[in-house]
Amino acid sequence: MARLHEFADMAALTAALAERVAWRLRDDLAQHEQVVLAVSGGKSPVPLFDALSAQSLVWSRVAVTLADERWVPPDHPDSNEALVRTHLLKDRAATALMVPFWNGDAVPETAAPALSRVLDALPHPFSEVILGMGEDGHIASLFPGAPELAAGLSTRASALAVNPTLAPHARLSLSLHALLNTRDIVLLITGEAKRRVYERALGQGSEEELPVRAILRQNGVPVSVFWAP
Ligand SMILES: O=C1O[C@H](COP(=O)(O)O)[C@@H](O)[C@H](O)[C@H]1O
Repeated sequence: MARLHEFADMAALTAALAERVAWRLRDDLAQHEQVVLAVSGGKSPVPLFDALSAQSLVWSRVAVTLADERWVPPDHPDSNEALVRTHLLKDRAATALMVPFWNGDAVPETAAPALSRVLDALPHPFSEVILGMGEDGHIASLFPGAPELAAGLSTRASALAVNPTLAPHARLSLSLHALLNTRDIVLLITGEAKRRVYERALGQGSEEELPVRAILRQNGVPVSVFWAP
């Protein structure tokens, strides 16, 4: 069951969420030599990344990886890796280890098995997975209508290639199985349109229609929904 945290604005949400993620990382660092934070790309997490990078913790023992990547090189404006390097791996967090998805292959299909092996070698469960959500209900790059969605929801492999029918770029995404191999999930959503999608996802319907349901309906990992208008 997901717990909803509502905020008056993005500034309040960002401050509270940065404190919370930093607390979780510190708590896990007290017990583990290395901890893993998996983050989404897109526009929503930018203020959070900026705030998180100012948090004091032993960032050199934090591995930062992605929930998904658009299959573009890191110098492309749509690269999630570039977003993380620019907004999160700076300031106090500059010493964190980036575990990127992009390897230069022409298509993500050939990169997925090697990335799965890299991800599987990281400490599990991850400390935190921070997800965004599209207005179509996608999480990571598990898109409704994508030919690979059923596999993404069922495979035991950690990463898979996805070719969304409507969104730009081929993708490499964590599978649902990998997204749930974590101690905690945050779903960060902003605006009225995404709030309506979230409310709809709580009702009846399939995970194929709104993939976000796959994390909202499971009971194994706590999910906190952070929302601001
Ligand atoms: O394409 C993507 O979209 C989602 C949502 O992005 P936003 O810009 O609406 O916040 C994001 O979570 C995902 O990582 C990204 O690849």
